[in-house]
Amino acid sequence: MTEARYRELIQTIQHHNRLYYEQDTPEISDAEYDALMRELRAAEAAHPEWITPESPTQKVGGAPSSAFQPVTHPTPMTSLDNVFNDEELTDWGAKLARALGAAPDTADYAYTCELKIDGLSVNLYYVDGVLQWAATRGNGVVGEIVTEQVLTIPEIPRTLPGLKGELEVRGEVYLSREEFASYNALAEELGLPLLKNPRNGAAGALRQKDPKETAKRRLRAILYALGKRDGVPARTQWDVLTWLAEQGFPTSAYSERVQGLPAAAAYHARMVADRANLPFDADGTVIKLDDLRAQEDAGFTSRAPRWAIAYKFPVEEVQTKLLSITINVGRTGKLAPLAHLEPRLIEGSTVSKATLHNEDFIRNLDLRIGDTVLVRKAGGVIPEIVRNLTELRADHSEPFEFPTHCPECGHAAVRAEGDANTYCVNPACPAQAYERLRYFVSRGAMDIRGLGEKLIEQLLQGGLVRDAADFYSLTEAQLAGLERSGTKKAQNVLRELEESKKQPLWRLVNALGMPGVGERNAQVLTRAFPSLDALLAATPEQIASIHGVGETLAQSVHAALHDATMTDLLGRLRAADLNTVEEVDAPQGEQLAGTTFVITGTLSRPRDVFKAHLESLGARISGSVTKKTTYLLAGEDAGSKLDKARENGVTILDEAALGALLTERDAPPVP
Ligand SMILES: NC(=O)c1ccc[n+]([C@@H]2O[C@H](COP(=O)([O-])OP(=O)(O)OC[C@H]3O[C@@H](n4cnc5c(N)ncnc54)[C@H](O)[C@@H]3O)[C@@H](O)[C@H]2O)c1
Ligand SMILES: [Zn+2]
Repeated sequence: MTEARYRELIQTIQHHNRLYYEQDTPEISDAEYDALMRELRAAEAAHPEWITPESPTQKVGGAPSSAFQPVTHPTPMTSLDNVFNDEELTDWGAKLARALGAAPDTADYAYTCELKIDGLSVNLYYVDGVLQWAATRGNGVVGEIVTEQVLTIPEIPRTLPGLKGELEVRGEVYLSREEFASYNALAEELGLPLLKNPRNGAAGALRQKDPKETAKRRLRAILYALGKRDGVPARTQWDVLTWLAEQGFPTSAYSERVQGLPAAAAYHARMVADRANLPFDADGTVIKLDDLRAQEDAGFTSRAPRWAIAYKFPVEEVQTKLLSITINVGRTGKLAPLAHLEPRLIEGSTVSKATLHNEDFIRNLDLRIGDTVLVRKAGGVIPEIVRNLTELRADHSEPFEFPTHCPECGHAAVRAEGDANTYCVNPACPAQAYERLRYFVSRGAMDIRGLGEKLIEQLLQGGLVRDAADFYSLTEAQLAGLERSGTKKAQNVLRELEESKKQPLWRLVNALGMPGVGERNAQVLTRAFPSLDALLAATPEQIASIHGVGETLAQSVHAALHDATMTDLLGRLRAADLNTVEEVDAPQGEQLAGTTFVITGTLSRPRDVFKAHLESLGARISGSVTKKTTYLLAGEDAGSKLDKARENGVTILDEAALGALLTERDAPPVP
């Protein structure tokens, strides 16, 4: 490499650093970024005289944004160096041994092995046990204050009783894969920009100026390190993790202590195999020398500790060919483009299709039939095209023309301003009618099993139904007269239809198929408005004031409910005598339904007060901590139950954290 190319490489990487760290809008994948960094490192190894302090190998992160108040970390926050295979791990171990003055082949240290959670690092600063601020890593020296945003995570303790002096607790703020998927499902339906990956989602949410916006994203945190640690009785990293859990910080259930690097490599291999099942995105494991005194001896380079290493997971970005693009028409009329790919094996399963979301997605990647693309699994599961390798493109390709008409009915398709989605707006579109009817009878909606796909098709083709209300005026003769039918089958279907009239209101609300309203949001809506009349009378503002419902969803629900076709449909469903009232005897307080609490230690009021309140909200109270325990409510001087909770990966709450949890679940505070 020439020096000129070296300088150019630095500029390229700086450009991507700005996009990634400061604007949360990366342009290239992490694997591609890592490849650039490796090239830079190799150049610097060959020409140490070129290295300048501006080189990305010498620095951490990006510049803190002026939108937030800056703060200097009491001790700097560093990054981590990477290895990519066992051989490089062994080399790292040998370097570490030399730094500690030992012969590499005699060195046999204990290591703590952890998952490298793909989120955003934060520093929580406590003085005398009281949280002063929480900040992002920033450039490692100066971070951005995001205290209120971090405190939307109910598990973070605001106070640590009995602690004196300065304490810095470090860890990762992240978005769970579940939360990521449900956010994107809604965004997709509403034609809003999708989150690229959970890390991106977490960064965007944490760096919202308005903490109320942050709260909507349900961030989580896992803490794994200390900076300043006055009065913390820890001699090893393992002690640090145990102590953090005892203090009530959420910690990872996947950490282990091992003896020797081969055992650390084995831990890594196990995590690689288990990757798809993790509740959050992780991009590798972190192997840390366990002994804190030895850590100090090993010290730091300008950007990373010598005593820890990130062992990256192999990124399975696979090259394949785009064979064709088809357009499906959904129940809302959305034209959903789907890529058909030459089948490839990725992380254990064959991938031959990937969603292309909308017109802009295709245009931004400039996808053309025959292109070679890079595919990987987003959030560990959903196949996704990450890049179009246009340099490999054949000469004669043509840009993909997004259809201007519905491929199913030929009606003009419309794309509204500010919406990435294109819709077939023909109210009589047969493809939409079919999808809507299928959705109406589906399990999470009215759950009418006798009305299968084939039957719906027959009914539509025979002109016997056009919308869901028509189901309820079908006669035995009509049903029995269909091909492959008969009296018995007809009676069955009619009985199931009759039964379905008694379904709870939330099922009906879900069955209407409004954009952005699935099972969960239907329940949220009918809990707030327990009858169809109440829901119809609600203004967009009233709907938006429900906890967990954003303005966009509220507007869209309101518009969908008052559209002329919907008004007609609802009128005829009412006439067919469907239940439009949420059952009054529904369990009072179900905000904590499905959770199991264990209460321990000394609380501010008698334990029974907490017990009665939690039970009234639907929680189960149990005497001992097991894997099935959801939360441990821990007061002062909590004993062995804390250890047990930590062992089982149970979330530990103090009273303040319980308060935050109740607020988050829309439940009244402890009386
Ligand atoms: N796509 C792009 O354009 C682009 C640009 C810049 C950086 N990146 C990506 O960002 C990463 C480099 O960024 P970096 O400097 O933050 O380093 P890093 O994210 O690779 O590693 C350091 C970070 O790991 C985190 N971490 C997670 N779990 C941890 C644990 N258990 N113990 C210790 N630390 C833990 C900490 O936040 C720490 O700051 C790379 O993955 C790179 O691919 C991508
Ligand atoms: Zn159509």
